[in-house]
Amino acid sequence: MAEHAARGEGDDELVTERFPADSLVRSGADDVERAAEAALRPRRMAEFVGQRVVREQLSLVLQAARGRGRAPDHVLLSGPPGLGKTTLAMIIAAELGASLRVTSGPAIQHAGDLAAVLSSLEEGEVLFLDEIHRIARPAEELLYVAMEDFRVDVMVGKGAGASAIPLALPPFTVVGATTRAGLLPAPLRDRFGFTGHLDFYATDELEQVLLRSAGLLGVPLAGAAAREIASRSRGTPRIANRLLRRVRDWAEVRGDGTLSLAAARAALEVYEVDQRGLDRLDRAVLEALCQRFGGGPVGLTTLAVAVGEEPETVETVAEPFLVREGLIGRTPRGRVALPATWEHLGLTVPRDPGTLFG
Ligand SMILES: Nc1ncnc2c1ncn2[C@@H]1O[C@H](COP(=O)(O)OP(=O)(O)OP(=O)(O)O)[C@@H](O)[C@H]1O
Repeated sequence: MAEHAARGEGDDELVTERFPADSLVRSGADDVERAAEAALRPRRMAEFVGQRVVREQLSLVLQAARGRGRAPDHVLLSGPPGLGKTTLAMIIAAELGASLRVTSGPAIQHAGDLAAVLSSLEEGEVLFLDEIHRIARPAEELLYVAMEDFRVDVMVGKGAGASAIPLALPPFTVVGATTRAGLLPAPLRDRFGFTGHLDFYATDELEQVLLRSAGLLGVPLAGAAAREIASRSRGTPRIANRLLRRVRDWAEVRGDGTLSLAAARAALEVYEVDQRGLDRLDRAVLEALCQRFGGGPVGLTTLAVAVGEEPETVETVAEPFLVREGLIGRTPRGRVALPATWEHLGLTVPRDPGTLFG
């Protein structure tokens, strides 16, 4: 059972959850999508598809730590959303036979929030800090000390009479996750003994993810349908699993319950996922770039305002895949359309790309 472990000082209640080693499903998730997602999470390293390099490196770190009977070095996982950072954090705890504590940067707005979490850690526990780049500055410094010296300085009293009482912490492992590794201050980055960068998945890897998920859900997924969904999932397991559930909806409501290639294509059309897997936000970004800003260069904030989104959403959710696909270019002067951008939108590539791509 998840345990309510700590409270913050502000209005926002800080909740960390503790998961025993044998329970890797986040309980208390009322959101249907999150619950559906949790049910499909691989629980052990052997079930985790793809990311061969990170998997191998991390397995070595964990095996060595187990052999020594010590908590492993702190681990930083970076990469776009939905590629498996949370899943890997859970797997790390499971492989170590340790329980997992979960919290996130936005929940830690005061040093006291973090001190409460740290001081309640038990020996060998894994502390998962999601969106670690969003931890408040004063808490960041507390984290440096805790990670390096396994100590937290608890402040007692106020004003001139305040003093810090050092509290020794048992050895534990921080697993930090971030979509924006570049925003982490160097002193924090340096305290991670291992950093793994997760990259987009290949289509055949996503096919494996889908076939595994279909098996768990007990739905008949044809091989050709798995391939079609995989190729339109933006290299992202979370999206692949989400599209699988939408194709299942279509097949149950409008088809005969079979997840055939025809059912997959029809469902993906209803949900406006195009041939390359671009969704509405992706296309809105590309259309704004080409049609409103003549192909750019245009600044991120201006582009985000044009599509009615936060700059961070455009930068972390839409852009990484568009850049990888060669559908958007990033230059010092802003974002630019590339020839493939115009072609993808069915527009004519302008005559003078020199002014556009510089
Ligand atoms: N390598 C994988 N093999 C199989 N399924 C995976 C893999 N990686 C992720 N998934 C699936 O994708 C879903 C999303 O993964 P996860 O929540 O770990 O992503 P994340 O990188 O932490 O995303 P965010 O940054 O948005 O929190 C999981 O529910 C899991 O089922």
